[in-house]
Amino acid sequence: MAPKKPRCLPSLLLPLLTLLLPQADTRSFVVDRDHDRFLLDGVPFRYVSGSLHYFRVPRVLWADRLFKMRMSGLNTVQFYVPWNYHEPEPGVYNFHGSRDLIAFLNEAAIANLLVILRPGPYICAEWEMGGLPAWLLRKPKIHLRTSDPDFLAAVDSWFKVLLPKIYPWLYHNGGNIISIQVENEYGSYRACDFSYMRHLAGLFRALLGDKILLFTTDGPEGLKCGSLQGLYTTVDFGPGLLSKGEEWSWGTGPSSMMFIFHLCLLSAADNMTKIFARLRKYEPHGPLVNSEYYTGWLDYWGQNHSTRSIPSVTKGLEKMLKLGASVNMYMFHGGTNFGYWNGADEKGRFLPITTSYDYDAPISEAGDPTPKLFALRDVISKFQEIPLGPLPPPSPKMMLGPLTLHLDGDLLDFLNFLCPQGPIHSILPMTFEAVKQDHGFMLYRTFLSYTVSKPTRFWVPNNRVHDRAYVMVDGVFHGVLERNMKHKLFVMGQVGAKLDVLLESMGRLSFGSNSSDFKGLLEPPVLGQTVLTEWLMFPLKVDKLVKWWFPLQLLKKSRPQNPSGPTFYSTTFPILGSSGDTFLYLPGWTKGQVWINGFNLGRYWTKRGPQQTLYVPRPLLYPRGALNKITLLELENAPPQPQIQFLDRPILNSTLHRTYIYSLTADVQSTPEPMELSGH
Ligand SMILES: CCCCNC(=S)N1C[C@H](O)[C@@H](O)[C@@H](O)[C@H]1CO
Repeated sequence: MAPKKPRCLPSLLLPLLTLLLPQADTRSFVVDRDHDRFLLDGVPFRYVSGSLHYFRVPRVLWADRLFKMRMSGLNTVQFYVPWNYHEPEPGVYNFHGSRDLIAFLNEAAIANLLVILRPGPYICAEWEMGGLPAWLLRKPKIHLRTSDPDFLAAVDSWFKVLLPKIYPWLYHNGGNIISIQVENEYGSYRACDFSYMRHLAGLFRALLGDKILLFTTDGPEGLKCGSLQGLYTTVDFGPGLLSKGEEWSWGTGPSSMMFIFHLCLLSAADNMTKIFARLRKYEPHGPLVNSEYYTGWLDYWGQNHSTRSIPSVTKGLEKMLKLGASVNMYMFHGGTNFGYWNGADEKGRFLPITTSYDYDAPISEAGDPTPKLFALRDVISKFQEIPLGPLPPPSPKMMLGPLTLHLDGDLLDFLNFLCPQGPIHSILPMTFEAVKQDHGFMLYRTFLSYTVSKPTRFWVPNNRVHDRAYVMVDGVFHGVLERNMKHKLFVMGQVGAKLDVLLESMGRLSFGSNSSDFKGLLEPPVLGQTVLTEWLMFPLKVDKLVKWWFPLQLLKKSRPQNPSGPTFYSTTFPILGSSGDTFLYLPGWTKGQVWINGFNLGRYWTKRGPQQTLYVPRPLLYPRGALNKITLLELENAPPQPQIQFLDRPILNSTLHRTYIYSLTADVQSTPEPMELSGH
């Protein structure tokens, strides 16, 4: 079944064009090893590609973003397929709405873009668990990304659903997919399990046939374990050609050997030659390919905003195009980690990725062309035709507010709504995975078996809080424990008092994890010297509660003096003037989650930064006076005046002047001195 022709072609043209267009049986995309190039339908071809992740952009905006990419001079779009986005439970699949992969392929075809598809199964991408579904961890001893039979059984079952769906979209079948990546930077993973990679390659061949070009991507230091006979080898690296005055901020800078290796490799003059020479050891013939040329970089909560300068990015691109290389720019449009979808890294400590995936990319998070886009377009125009005509202007932006939110109630007020099936009892606390809670929040409850008459330390051995714990005694907020961070928390209470610990998953490690990233209280907490046992676990369905917002209205309470701890706030508001994209700003709030009209906009962490605003796409808002509903779950402390604003521009690069980040050692014995960082 060939995909339906792009909608935009008038039907009378179809028969004529079909005569002109190469028929499916003559369509081909191959490597010409004799001339170190690709051939598209027998003609020399070089792709200039950009990464855009459909899972980070609302479906209604896909066409806009893809059109801008085409107008930038790209001929190809590259994107991952996150397994966990499409198989929320084993055997349950979702390819609807913003998960409609086929619709996205069709939009790419309409934009006249070829496709490089990267279905994983692991994708990294700063995405929750690197795209692997959390339910895999319900088998706690599973070895992810290896030939572990449990892992391969789940992979096989997923790909037997996914790959037949994309088969008609392969280029030689009449579609626009010219190549498919197997795994992702496998050479950077400790396992180095060749039978796993061979299994994947065999599965892809069995389900996709032998015509489609299959390839691998690795950093220069990962080619040994990442490449495989029969898969075309490609490499990834960023501008990295640091020169004097080159502003390239990685925040406090990564510590992992991999990045230092990258820097060493790229710090001298002609390192691109060295990298490609290294690639030639694995791929002596065929076109040079950089599958991820970084146009910017990712952000972590609590680190400075990352940027990469235009000259460094354009210089590297021009050099590669001069070499005849095919290049994919990662990211060309970053988008947003809505909901709980952000991933995390571990560089000495756990570092969750921010909600914004702006990536300092050529197309901004709000879909606006940036100066970097025009500079890259100029470079591309030196090497190939680019579409005539202007780029669309930045979208209209809207300002609104300040709006005052009213207090709906403590999270504990809604426990029956949030956990209608009631708690699970266990002597020792259970993980999120053990109770089949994949994302978000779980409440752990126990009762004081004796009166604690003086402030007594409450802590979790080995810092096994994954990832943040908000501690209440009889509903009174006592403070936070955080993964890999050392700070002390003291509680008191009468015998029988409720000791509640709300656990928040901040997103599972998407890279560099040498072990599975389970969430929850991974060890029983200790009060003084007493190990606390007998726990009730309440998996919380917060999104369901917010979607059916009436309970929040029914329980609207008068605002206590200074409510603190996990608390719901909300308000409704009309848009009377012209609507537009906007950026939610939460001055004075601490940390929490936001929903607009039931859509989970993502996490905010104003107190920690660097992101201070959340992108609100215009299509999320009801225009012309209809009431919009915004709901906040503030996890720590709201400002005295619970107000929010909508700005007409993002703030992604400022941490408050008083940002406390406790020292990083995990030693919980010593008394920490909070280290005050002067922010921007
Ligand atoms: C700190 C980044 C961890 C390693 N990830 C790297 S190098 N990257 C390569 C990886 O393939 C891609 O998915 C992205 O994750 C990208 C960074 O944006």
